Amino acid sequence: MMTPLGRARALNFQGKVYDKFPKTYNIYAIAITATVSGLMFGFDISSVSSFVSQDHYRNYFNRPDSLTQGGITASMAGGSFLGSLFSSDFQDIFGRRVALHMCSVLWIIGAILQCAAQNQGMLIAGRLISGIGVGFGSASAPVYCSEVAPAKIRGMIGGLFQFSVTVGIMIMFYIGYGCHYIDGVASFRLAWGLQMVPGLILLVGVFFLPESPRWLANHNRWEDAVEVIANVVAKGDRENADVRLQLDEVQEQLLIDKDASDFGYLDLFKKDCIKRTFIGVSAQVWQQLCGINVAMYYVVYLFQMAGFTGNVALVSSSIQYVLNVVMTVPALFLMDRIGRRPLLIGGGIFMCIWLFGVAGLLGTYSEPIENFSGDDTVRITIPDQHKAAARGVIACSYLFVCSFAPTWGICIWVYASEIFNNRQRAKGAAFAASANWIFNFALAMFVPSAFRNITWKTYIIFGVFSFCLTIHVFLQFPETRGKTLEEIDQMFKDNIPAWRSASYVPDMPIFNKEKVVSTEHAENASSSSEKALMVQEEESV
Ligand SMILES: OC[C@H]1O[C@](O)(CO)[C@@H](O)[C@@H]1O
Repeated sequence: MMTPLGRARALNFQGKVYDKFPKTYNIYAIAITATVSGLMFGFDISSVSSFVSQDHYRNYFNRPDSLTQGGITASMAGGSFLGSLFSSDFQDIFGRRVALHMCSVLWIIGAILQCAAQNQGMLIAGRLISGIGVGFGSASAPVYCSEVAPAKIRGMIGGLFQFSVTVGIMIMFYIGYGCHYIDGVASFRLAWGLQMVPGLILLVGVFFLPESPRWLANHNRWEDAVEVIANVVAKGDRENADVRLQLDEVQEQLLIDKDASDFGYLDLFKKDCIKRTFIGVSAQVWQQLCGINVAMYYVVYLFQMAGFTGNVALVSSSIQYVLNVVMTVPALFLMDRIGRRPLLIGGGIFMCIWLFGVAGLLGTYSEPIENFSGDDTVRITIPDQHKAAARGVIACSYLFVCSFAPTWGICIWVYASEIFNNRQRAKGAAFAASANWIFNFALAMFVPSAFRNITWKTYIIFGVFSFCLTIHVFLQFPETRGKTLEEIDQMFKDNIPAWRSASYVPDMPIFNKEKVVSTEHAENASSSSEKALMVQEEESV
């Protein structure tokens, strides 16, 4: 008997309804429209940050205790985890544009529920649905952009996604900040209602986007694939050399897709792959365990612990979001110049220093808050006579974000993908990306409880994690900069110690063909995602 997935495949969906709309072939217009879903990813990170300490919000939602607040915040990441699991097969069957539409529709439904939320349950449901939408978007937009973009600018277009995530975090925080001046429940209702705007932009914009050439080719529409590539790369000139090159790549990719179709998730744990799986998954897990989302979700609590409340806490918190955006830009250029290992090790050392700085200052100068109410998350504060220490906490927290953004922020998405070979990549990168979401969820959920129970010592935990990740990178993460994907593959087979990998040159020269498509794979990584998982599930049913 055919599974629902098998039946959906058998439909051979062609998405002809999109053909009725005029198309833009300007790659920047295409990339900006598609990465609106990155903005949503960012919105979902900071959409409650500015309200967690506000009375209107807290009173209306029954003064959520630390665990409940964790659940409210984490519900989006949980939804995104689910969305990214389902989106991969969905986008293969129905196309990247339908997946982006799914993202916008779910996002809008979730925003309506949040805006109208009457209680905690409705708020959590709204955030979960929006999160599922973001899961669809985060898994399909980077794939789509890298499949449409000309090879020359694919790296930059790929990085645009994480950049738009950071911009989204910043914009949403400021929307929340602006709205907190409104007296009454309209403050959070307006902020969450405004979330619909990017959803609507994406909903309309997607009709004017061309389909991904790789998807078209996979659906026996080679002529249409040629037309899209020719229009995007060379204003319709099918004989242009870059167009021919990109068509060759699509053809090569079709072969890779076919070759990888029998590679199951369990294969990731076989002898020839398990080391890469371990490195890829730990890279993504460390990216969360360093504590970046403690800063992104709950910076306001930290500022309260440092003794800043109300407007001052909000304004000071917002600066970290600006720094996150600004410091993401150098990452786009540094990765290929400096290399992955120095960036990850350097980032780890600095993050560790700043986290211990926060813990040390809070531990030394803070005092317990007397008369806190039972549901309060913040239980310590630095008194006014130690303002310099309080400023030190803020400085360390800013520097922590500045250390993360150009290192672990972008680098890890590329790295967790390029360490796998062609056959392993879709499933390996997808599995690693889902580890990122699930740890994002766990941190969002439990950090408020940690603040409440062990206060400043929470930062010791993240400081220790940052120390461990630095050692782990030094001992086990090989350098991939400037190597073709085949050389990276050979490097793993030769079992080269990570600390000697930067100068590794394979004994036999390796034909450099794959280099052309390497960036594409790297960027696809997080996203070409869970195709495999669904196939695997289907097989096991
Ligand atoms: O820029 C910070 C943001 O980047 C991510 O780590 C994804 O790469 C998010 O989890 C985090 O909120």
